[in-house]
Amino acid sequence: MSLAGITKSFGAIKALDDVTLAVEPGEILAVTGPSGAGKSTLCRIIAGLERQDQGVGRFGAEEFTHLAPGRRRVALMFESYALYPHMSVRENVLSPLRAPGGPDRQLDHDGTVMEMLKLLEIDQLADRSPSALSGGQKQRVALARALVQDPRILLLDEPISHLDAKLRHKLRGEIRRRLMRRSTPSIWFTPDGLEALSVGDRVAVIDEGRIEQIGTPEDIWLRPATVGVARLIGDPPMNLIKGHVEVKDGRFLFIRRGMTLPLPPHLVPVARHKVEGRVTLGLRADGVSVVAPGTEGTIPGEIYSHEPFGKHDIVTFSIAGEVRVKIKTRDQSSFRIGDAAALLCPAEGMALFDTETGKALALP
Ligand SMILES: Nc1ncnc2c1ncn2[C@@H]1O[C@H](COP(=O)(O)OP(=O)(O)OP(=O)(O)O)[C@@H](O)[C@H]1O
Repeated sequence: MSLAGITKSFGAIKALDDVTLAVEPGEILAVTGPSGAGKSTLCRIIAGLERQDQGVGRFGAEEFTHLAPGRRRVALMFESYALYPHMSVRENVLSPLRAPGGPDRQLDHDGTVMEMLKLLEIDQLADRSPSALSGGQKQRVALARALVQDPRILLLDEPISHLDAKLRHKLRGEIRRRLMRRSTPSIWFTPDGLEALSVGDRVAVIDEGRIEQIGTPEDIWLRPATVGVARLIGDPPMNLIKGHVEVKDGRFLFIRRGMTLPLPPHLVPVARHKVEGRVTLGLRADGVSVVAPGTEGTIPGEIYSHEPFGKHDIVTFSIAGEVRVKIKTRDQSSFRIGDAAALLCPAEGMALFDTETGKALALP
């Protein structure tokens, strides 16, 4: 399935701006972005519930964006469930299999449906009506109904966002396993950047209607294309610090008040074109660590706050009283607020952006 130049406005709001992407057979593309980024609008346009102002969608060479929703063979699982209130859970899940134009109507699909209800841990609710279900249970029925179909594309709009953490964790892996065993392409829409990295073969990051980056989870994590992508992905997200580049004694340095950091070799070629220009340094929270004050090659500062989480700690480090850097650490030492300390920044997990454009620095 491919989209080319999809644009959509609601009055003065440009919900989608020239969106172009492709999903391969059997591939899961995760689309993530903040609230209002345009995810639902994109999903609704592919499903035919909304009409684009410009652009086309195709299955292979065949255009589908002029077809009525019922003729597209798109399976859509909504965030808002859209279950038939007069049908039981079992009948809701069966409904697309029995619909005209669906798979063989003579077959008994009960086995398939019950297997899916078991997987989603709602088999005991098979005979209930949707009005007697909790929000999370309704979400699982809607998910079951999408997963039993054999569509040309499967669209999952925030499929697990209303479930508790344990079930979310279980289903992420289970659904991914199911989707990977089919040749249907799928798009999984979620505002949760880390969920997108964990479920997508590739991830598209969308912001203000524009695709900011499409890449493998590794690309998105290690090489965010924009400040917007860096801000969205990570828990806590990448630290972003404004400053400039200077060259001293042949060394390339990132400089701001209270902070001088030699740039690692992989950033020197791009920094060369930005000397004295305004840049934003990105530091991954789990790349940096807190060490004893005075350690060579570190940045001095103090402990600003400390949140113990059990499995790891989040330490906020203050530089010159004005920059706060979040650090995710497994270091068990006691961090006392106000203590002098130093920040060690290894080359990995460091990125440089152009402050004006917000784009990652690249070779000209
Ligand atoms: N029917 C509509 N009428 C007017 N504006 C709309 C309509 N639908 C969406 N918008 C606007 O278009 C933009 C994109 O909305 P959309 O619902 O696609 O975002 P989203 O990424 O799905 O957000 P969320 O994660 O909060 O669901 C927003 O600014 C929204 O207010």
